[in-house]
Amino acid sequence: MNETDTTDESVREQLEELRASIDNIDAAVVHMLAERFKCTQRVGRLKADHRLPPADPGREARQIVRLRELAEHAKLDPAFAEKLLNFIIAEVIRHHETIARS
Ligand SMILES: O=C(O)C(=O)C[C@]1(C(=O)O)C=C[C@@H](O)C=C1
Repeated sequence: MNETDTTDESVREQLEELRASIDNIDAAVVHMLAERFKCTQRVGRLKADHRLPPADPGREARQIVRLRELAEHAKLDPAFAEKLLNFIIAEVIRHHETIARS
């Protein structure tokens, strides 16, 4: 085995190890999102039952401020954190609207 093969093997091992961690993290993200959507489905039911609007822009503004701060401390791009939250909330509002129509 020459030096190139040894390096290739080491790189392959490191890549596999990192990918195993990425797979674990992705699984955690999916489980956490599933739990979040379980909560928001209940919020959607509550809002529909009490004729409350699906969206609450004031609450969203507070969440964005909080999440951007958390992201900064965690060395995650705050703009990315905000985009991700907005993406999730847009889906939640869509669910709320479906519940309200049902
Ligand atoms: O907290 C609420 O009122 C929700 O409906 C949940 C949620 C969210 O997903 O965090 C979604 C929509 C609202 O505009 C604000 C927040």
